[in-house]
Amino acid sequence: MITMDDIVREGNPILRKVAEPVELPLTDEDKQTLVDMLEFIKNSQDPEIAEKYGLRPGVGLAAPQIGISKRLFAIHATDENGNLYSMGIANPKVVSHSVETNELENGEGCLSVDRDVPGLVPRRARLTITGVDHEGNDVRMRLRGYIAIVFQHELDHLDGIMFYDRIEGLEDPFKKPLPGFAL
Ligand SMILES: CC(C)(C)[C@H](NC(=O)Nc1cc(F)cc(F)c1)C(=O)N(CC(=O)NO)CC1CCCC1
Ligand SMILES: [Zn+2]
Repeated sequence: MITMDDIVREGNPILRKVAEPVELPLTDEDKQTLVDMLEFIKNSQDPEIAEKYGLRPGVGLAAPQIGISKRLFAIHATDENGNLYSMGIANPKVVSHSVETNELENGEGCLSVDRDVPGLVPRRARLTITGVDHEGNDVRMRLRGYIAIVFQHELDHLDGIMFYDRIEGLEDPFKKPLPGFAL
């Protein structure tokens, strides 16, 4: 099972790579990766398991965060209307989105970021995405609100983007040239 030890933390270059699309139909290995990531998210939301294994309660996880630079992520989150989105997705794509943006009023965090980074993270308010789920079915979903934010946060991981890149006026601490490297 995936635990926090398997989760790559910021500063690891894999989080800055553009992940590779996976071959379709999904291989058993890629299916298993999606299942494992979904299981981690569910475990992280189970108080007993989370306590036992020291899991940070999560709602989404992208493959690069467990060292796999592939376009795979898993989500287990409930939207404002109480609809549960519990799925693994391969090769997700945004096919359309609103111009309008919105953001979580308390900003965002990340399972790969062990520090608080305050600031609003603007995201598209509504978007339509397509992809393939962990059973190999084509999916096309119109998303809005909280769940749209979760999807965009995970999608960003597949493109090497961290939530704080989108906070106005923040520098990425790992982008600063190392001392002595005067450009
Ligand atoms: C980084 C962390 C704070 C753990 C964040 N959880 C979260 O925002 N809230 C949460 C957790 C629950 F278990 C149940 C619940 F209803 C709400 C999260 O999982 N992520 C996922 C992540 O880091 N993916 O790479 C960050 C969120 C920021 C906005 C969307 C996802
Ligand atoms: Zn994250």
